[in-house]
Amino acid sequence: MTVTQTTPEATGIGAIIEVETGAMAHGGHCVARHEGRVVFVRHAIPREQVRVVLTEAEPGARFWRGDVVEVLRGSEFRRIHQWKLADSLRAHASGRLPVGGAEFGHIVVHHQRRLKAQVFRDTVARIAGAALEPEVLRAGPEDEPTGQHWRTRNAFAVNPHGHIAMHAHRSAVLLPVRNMPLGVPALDALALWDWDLTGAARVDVATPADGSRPLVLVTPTPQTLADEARLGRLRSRVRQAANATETEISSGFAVPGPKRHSPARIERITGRTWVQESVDPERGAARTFRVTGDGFWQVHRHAPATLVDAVLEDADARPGQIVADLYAGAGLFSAFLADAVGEQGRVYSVEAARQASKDARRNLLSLPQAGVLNGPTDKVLGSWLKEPDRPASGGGLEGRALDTVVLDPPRAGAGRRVVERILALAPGRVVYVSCDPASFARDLAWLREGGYEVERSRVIDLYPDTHHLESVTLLRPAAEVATATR
Ligand SMILES: C[S@@+](CC[C@H](N)C(=O)[O-])C[C@H]1O[C@@H](n2cnc3c(N)ncnc32)[C@H](O)[C@@H]1O
Repeated sequence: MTVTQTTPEATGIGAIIEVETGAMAHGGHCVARHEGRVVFVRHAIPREQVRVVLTEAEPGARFWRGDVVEVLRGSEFRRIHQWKLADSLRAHASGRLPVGGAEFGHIVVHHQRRLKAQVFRDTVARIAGAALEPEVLRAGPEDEPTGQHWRTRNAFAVNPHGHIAMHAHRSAVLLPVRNMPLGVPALDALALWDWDLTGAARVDVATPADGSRPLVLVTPTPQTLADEARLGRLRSRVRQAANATETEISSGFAVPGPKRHSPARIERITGRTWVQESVDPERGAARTFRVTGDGFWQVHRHAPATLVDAVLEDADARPGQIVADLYAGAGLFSAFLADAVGEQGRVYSVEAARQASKDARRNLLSLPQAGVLNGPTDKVLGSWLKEPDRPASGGGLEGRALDTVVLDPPRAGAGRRVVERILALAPGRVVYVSCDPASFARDLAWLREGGYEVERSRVIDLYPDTHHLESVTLLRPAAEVATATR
């Protein structure tokens, strides 16, 4: 991208404008105004005077986007970005765009949390019309004050030279990566930057928080997949690199399915096709989990235990109760909820991804009160409403009412149909775990219209140095919340 000279009337991509930044908005940018138009400014902090290079600037567009390239009056909460590749100031100074994924790295961590709580409050007020005052929690007891070294899951592209790389933000440009400061130290130990991955398109790495054997999953390019000889050479190079590392590591190919969204087939190269994860929450006994391939697992090394504690506290599950764990992945919450309800109770672990449900079955094997239902949430809830007396052996509720619904949907949220079905099932508690305040707020509005009210809400900083946030919110029928808080 070329950066043009500053002029007062400068417009267009690459032009530089000067603005004063307003509030932090959902998405990680500050809202600013330039000649009456809204500009979303990344790498800023509210109430700064900055120069911004425009990165999206269609003349007729309602808003433009830009990155800070110079700070004229900085916030007291600004610090030097600790990852050169993601630092907007150094990136633009050397004529390139910053990589995405650490867009809050220039803000001291305690202020990042304050901004995330403000974004959560503002988003929920704007979309759901609810005034929430969330408690703000750190990801874990020994959080890094730098906001680094927490990611147990990392994904990289591979450039045409066979080196791991990352995309510049909102761009097809690939920048080679020599370190990943947000990754746990075990990621550095793999020295993936030195692997020759010619013929690969992407690498997904799982480095379990308990230090057990990592898994490096390589996705070959379509051209490599179509050529047995090329694929064989890539396989040999991966095997060689995996065997050359000091610690034992697993490796494999992720072979994309025939359709766009069909799951990848995992082909083992060294070790095994899964990782072990250990979770030791304060409110439950330690457990281990198996997660196959690039299956979903909470990314922050402390996230599983911290979320389990929050969910157990809000669900308050008692022996004999019936609990639905929706969007359950490999059964993380289901296992601890099943411990809480005991053998007289029942936990339904509902998950759409087939491999995740297979892992959940294995992870919940010692808990006969936990049943895994593989299928989309709306269908499972629909079948419960249609046939309330179906026996538990057939995935039914046996005519019993649900005491609690825990839901942890992907970024898109649960959606209207799922919310309506939860309302129709009328659980005593709804524990909503969310990684997106906007979709959460939309679903929350429907839950409130349906007669539920928020009893407690928490924002947990599971993604330091990024704008992302997690929230855990307990809802109960409005009349009960009013009584409890009176
Ligand atoms: C944010 S993850 C949560 C997983 C789990 N609660 C955990 O903490 O490990 C969301 C999960 O929802 C699953 N999922 C996505 N759409 C779904 C749907 N329509 N019905 C059921 N599960 C779905 C994904 O496969 C993923 O495992």
